[in-house]
Amino acid sequence: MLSRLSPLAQRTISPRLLSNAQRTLVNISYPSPKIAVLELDRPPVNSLSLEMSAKIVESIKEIESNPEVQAMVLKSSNPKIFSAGLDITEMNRPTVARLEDFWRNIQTLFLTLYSTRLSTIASIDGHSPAGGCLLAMSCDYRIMSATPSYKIGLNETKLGIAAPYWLKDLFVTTIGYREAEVGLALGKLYSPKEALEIKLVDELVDSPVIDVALKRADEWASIPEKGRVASKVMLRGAMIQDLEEKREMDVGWFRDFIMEEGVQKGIEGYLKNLSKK
Ligand SMILES: CC/C=C\CC/C=C/CC(=O)SCCNC(=O)CCNC(=O)[C@H](O)C(C)(C)COP(=O)(O)OP(=O)(O)OC[C@H]1O[C@@H](n2cnc3c(N)ncnc32)[C@H](O)[C@@H]1OP(=O)(O)O
Repeated sequence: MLSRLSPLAQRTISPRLLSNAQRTLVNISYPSPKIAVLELDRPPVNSLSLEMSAKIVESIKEIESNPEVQAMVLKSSNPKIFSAGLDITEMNRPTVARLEDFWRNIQTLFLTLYSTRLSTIASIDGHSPAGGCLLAMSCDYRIMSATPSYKIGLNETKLGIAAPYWLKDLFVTTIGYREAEVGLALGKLYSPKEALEIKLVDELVDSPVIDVALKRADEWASIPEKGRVASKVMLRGAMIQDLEEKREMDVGWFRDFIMEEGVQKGIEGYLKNLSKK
């Protein structure tokens, strides 16, 4: 994997990211024959790089390939961050080829997680902004820690960017048009209590969230697969087909938006502020 980095990237990359290059990025375990746990494990914040999203997709496919498995819990190895969303460094002065590839992988991640035959339970024990919220919303059921300082939502506008149209659609489908309109415009990050009120999450629990997530996975896994999957396809099929048809148009929109000089300056400033904290 390292050999694919440019010489400049190899010189400037932090030792922590270098060690990430050797990590598995996700861990899979099977607490019972019908249930898998997919743990995100990309320190420091589980951000979604090209390699991370590809790895999650590969892992979901691996889990799906066992016909006995009916439910998958998505969790984080980080005790206070579910996922910090897209890896912002992927959008900071990228090459066009890498940026387009990155976005195709993010699309595939959404399509794979949103359409899997598995029942998917998000165990959100920590912050879940932007792409983290996308991961959670792509699951069938969301359980979040009640810890008041945690935040979830789509904060893209705060970075000077916009959510893609399909993420906007997912947000509208999940929380309704008016709440989505305000939430997207303001780049609003909700507390767990607020997230429950608008049904962005289904349940709040005191940590550890995983214990309840495993119980819910058991319940979902007990529903006969054929009918459960048929109803999932009925509800999600149209959105999946729409993006399948518009993938390259969406890649072009993303590339043109991100490569704009003003947007690049905004991303640079956002990254600097994050590192200064
Ligand atoms: C046309 C446009 C189309 C599509 C738009 C694309 C859609 C984008 C959606 C996204 O997902 S954009 C990413 C949005 N994510 C965020 O804004 C989250 C930013 N991060 C945070 O708010 C915080 O890091 C945190 C609340 C998640 C955790 O806080 P804390 O525990 O205090 O950690 P640090 O802030 O100190 O972060 C540690 C370390 O990690 C780096 N980092 C954080 N988030 C990201 C990220 N998303 N991508 C890359 N790197 C990130 C941060 O800079 C720190 O790095 P150091 O080197 O300074 O240690």
